[in-house]
Amino acid sequence: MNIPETNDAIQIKNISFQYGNQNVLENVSLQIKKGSFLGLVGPNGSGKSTLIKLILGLIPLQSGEIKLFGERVSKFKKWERIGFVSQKANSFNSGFPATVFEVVSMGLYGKVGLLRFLNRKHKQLVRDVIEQVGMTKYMHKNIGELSGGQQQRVFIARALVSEPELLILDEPTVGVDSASVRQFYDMLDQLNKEKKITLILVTHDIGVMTDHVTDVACLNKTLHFHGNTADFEGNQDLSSFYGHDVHLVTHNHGGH
Ligand SMILES: Nc1ncnc2c1ncn2[C@@H]1O[C@H](COP(=O)(O)OP(=O)(O)OP(=O)(O)O)[C@@H](O)[C@H]1O
Repeated sequence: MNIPETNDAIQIKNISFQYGNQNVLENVSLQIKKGSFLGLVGPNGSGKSTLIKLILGLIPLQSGEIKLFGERVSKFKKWERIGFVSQKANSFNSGFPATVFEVVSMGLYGKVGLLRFLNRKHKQLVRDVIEQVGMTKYMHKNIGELSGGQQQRVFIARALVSEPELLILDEPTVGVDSASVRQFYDMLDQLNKEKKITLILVTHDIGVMTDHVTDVACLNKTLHFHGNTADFEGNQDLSSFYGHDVHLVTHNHGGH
């Protein structure tokens, strides 16, 4: 039976979640429209990663409901429609002996051993996504020789190769220098506007983010705000709380 598609990529209804007896999410509801570019912001420990894990079906729901493209997450099977790039992708073992082309190809099969079965169409697809992230020049370089920002682009290409409609990025710019961060956002804009990929970006980097995203969601256990970027920026209390808090957190991370 075909399930009717909705205009929402994700529907989250009344989600609450606890680790032990610690409430991490309280009654969170959020709809993410197809084609939007959502910035998900919140201080450390505010539940952002937990929410992403619930969306990806990595941890089971305790209460409430999540639908992906109209289908409940527990029943959802078409995971190739969703790409995920985590912050952890940044700390790639620099000795790992695989080229950019090979790492991106893994997004097709998940197994290096299957690389030799790539047909002409697959190889072209791999080259296309490498071009989309601006890494053509580095196609045959070892991943370990690249900067953090370049590696992150490669991981995005790996997520793109299964042609997802939704891409979730968890703090992708941590450890990336500010010039590369700008280019990184330009690339995301392109994926969103030209390729029509719905994007969810979890970030502490609220300054640059608001120049690019279409919508903002502020999470601090409960959802404090969800709306378009102009409304977020127009709300002084909100943008200074999240902006300020996020700033402090960044400093803590830097060990100041
Ligand atoms: N596996 C776990 N077991 C127990 N507690 C956890 C677990 N994962 C996260 N927590 C706790 O749940 C709370 C929310 O964590 P979560 O990682 O979702 O927040 P976050 O907003 O992503 O934080 P950060 O910005 O620091 O990554 C935190 O207090 C964290 O310590």
